[in-house]
Amino acid sequence: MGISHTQTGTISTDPRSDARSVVSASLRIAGGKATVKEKNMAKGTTTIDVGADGVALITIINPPVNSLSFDVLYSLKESYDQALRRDDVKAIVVTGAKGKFSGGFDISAFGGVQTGKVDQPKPGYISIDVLTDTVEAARKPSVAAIDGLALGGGLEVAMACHARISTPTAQLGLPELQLGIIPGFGGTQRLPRLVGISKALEMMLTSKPVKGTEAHGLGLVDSLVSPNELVSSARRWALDMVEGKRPWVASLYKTDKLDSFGEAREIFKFGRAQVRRQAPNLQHPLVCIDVVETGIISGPRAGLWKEFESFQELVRSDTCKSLVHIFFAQRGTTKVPAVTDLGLKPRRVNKVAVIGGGLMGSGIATALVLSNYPVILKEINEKFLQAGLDRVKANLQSRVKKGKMTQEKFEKTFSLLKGALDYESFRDVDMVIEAVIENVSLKQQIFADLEKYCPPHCILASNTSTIDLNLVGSKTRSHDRIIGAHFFSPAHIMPLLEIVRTNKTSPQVIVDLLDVGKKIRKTPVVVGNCTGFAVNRMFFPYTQAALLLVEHGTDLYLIDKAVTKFGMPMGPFRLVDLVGFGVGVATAMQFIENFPERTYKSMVIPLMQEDKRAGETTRKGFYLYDDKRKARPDPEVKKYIEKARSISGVSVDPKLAKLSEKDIIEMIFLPVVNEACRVFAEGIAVKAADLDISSVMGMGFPPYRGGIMFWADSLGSKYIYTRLEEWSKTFGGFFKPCAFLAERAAAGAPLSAPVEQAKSRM
Ligand SMILES: C[C@H](O)CC(=O)SCCNC(=O)CCNC(=O)[C@H](O)C(C)(C)COP(=O)(O)OP(=O)(O)OC[C@H]1O[C@@H](n2cnc3c(N)ncnc32)[C@H](O)[C@@H]1OP(=O)(O)O
Repeated sequence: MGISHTQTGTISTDPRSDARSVVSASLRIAGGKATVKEKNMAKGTTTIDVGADGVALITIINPPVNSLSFDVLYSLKESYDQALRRDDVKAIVVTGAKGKFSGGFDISAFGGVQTGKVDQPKPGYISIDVLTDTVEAARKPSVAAIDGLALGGGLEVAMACHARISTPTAQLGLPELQLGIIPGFGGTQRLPRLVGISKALEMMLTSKPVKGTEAHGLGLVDSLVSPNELVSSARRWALDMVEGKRPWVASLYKTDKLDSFGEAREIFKFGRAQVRRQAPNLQHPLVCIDVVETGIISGPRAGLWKEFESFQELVRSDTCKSLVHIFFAQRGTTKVPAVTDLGLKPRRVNKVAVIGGGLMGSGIATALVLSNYPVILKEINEKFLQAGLDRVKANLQSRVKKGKMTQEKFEKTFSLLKGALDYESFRDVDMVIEAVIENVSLKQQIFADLEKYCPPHCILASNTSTIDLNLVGSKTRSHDRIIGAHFFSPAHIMPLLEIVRTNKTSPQVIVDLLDVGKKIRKTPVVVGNCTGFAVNRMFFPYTQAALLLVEHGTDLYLIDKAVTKFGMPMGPFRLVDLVGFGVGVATAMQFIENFPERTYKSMVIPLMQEDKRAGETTRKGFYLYDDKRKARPDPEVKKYIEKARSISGVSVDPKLAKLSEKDIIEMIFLPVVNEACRVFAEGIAVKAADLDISSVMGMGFPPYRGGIMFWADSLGSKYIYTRLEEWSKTFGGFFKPCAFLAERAAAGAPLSAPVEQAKSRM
């Protein structure tokens, strides 16, 4: 540890030795008050304010979520050193500015840690020197005053304090595992000692926070108070500790919540089995269990060291890099150049109309009422309308059954929905989402009617998954307010919303829909107008490649197995069964029409359809289904494949009949990468990261591989190009690498680098 003098002459212990050139948070003491002053663009800080009661209030300040950057952490240590040194300080309260305790360690610093570009403190400095040996071991008590959120490192700071006071609605959790790491500031040791091993493992392995009220019941929080009483209650609590009226607890050494060794062993065994079953490709959940176990067996200090070493290793893993990429990519989807940077404010959407009460329309209506939007559901007759209303009711009731909604809330939510058979009630709606069948002339008629009945500001959205929006709006003069709102089925559950803009859609309308998307808790991705938009364009080669392989001799069940092992929720054949052959064929027709040069025409599905196989709904598709929807392979399918082969004149290729899992994955996913490159090059997606999110949330691509483009870059453009080129020579145009891929490969450039002069369609 280096010792240096700050510019004001205060002695500070600096763990970074010479690393102070980046920032210096120096302490200025003025009349009993001390503030930490930022210099040289410090990334956040803490302030310390000593009151007449002898309580030092340390406030974490780093908007928007008070994340713990290294600057904040060093400043926290300096504030603590000051509070512990000063005679007028008896106790300490730690809190976060503007109603947020802390969102945890600064995730944007991970990149610097991974590349070694950031000077890191000496090993164990934050978790042992600062939180354990300074905060927890202090001779003055600390109380954490928690509002808003205490996540990851934020909760770890709070757990190092001797008590925690929280608001009932604050969110407390250790969500590090969702980033491919484990808690690194003592969380793996303190949480089990505060809430018990089982609950602590559950909280870490699921990454789900608990609310203040639950945290109180668990013993993670000592008292609940309203936000305006928070700091005063925490001060009083801290002084009570000084006077011996309240227990002064060091969480690290608590044992009353710990199970016996025998019981603990069982919990770890159960946890490991669950992780292996649910996340077979991930190592870090198992590492988390190992670290907790070390603390239980060898004591918490040994646990802290093991935590530190494991954290350092995991933070550099591909899984962590991929998940951190997904974290920022997800937040980046709402930053659309020349749209969200124009200073436009979203207009208030008070009332929405949904046209069509089928599966999609009712799902969309459900998502809207769940976020308190009054909705009109329009159908063409009483029977269909009732069926649509019933579907929404069933969606909501299923939440009641699962304990996610009270009966009272159900009634209130359902009352937001009104049925309609004509457009009279559309005169005061702010947004319409059309969700009828994929029929161009029907949609054209609907949009012409909407123009007549809806107010001129009303957003006119279509949920079409493939049809060109210019065509949909061709009988109107409202092109600037026509937009695509492509939901994924089931619409009230799936997280992605593809927002499709034409070259005439106004930025204001896009901003409005982005806002609605956020309010209904979707991740919106703004894409350009084309057949299939981003997600379906990427999905198409996925099933096509699978059919090509099967016709050339690869075992279909082996394909599904390899793809599931890779991390997709299901293989391409199980997916086609789920979606239904009817929908699959209709979508395929759109692609054959628009991209004939790269469509692989297989007869397997049409032949199966002739035999009344249509997928899961008929209990027969590529699999056979029992009453519980459990799928089992069907040897009969072979005969359709053989027939399809003879029709198309394809013969079994001995190499493809014996493909390794690695080759299966590449032959299925490299064509998807190829299509993603086209979508990117055409400007349909503005950023490669948007395709990563689209693939993760729309296709189920494993987030721990970072999304389709991020994963592709881990293989390299040259490698992908060479493989596709080689296959295209044998199997034709379906595999032919696109010009963008060829260019990137020739330049040795990553696929996700921005397209400078992309011919934007937007
Ligand atoms: C050593 C330690 O154990 C390691 C750690 O602590 S790792 C970090 C653990 N913490 C987390 O995983 C929490 C991550 N953050 C979240 O889950 C959510 O952002 C949240 C619940 C805090 C807030 O959600 P919400 O209100 O919807 O806002 P959201 O859009 O997500 O975030 C707001 C901004 O804060 C940023 N942000 C959130 N948490 C951050 C963090 N921990 N570090 C850096 N930036 C963060 C987001 O990137 C976003 O930035 P932008 O406005 O430039 O896009």
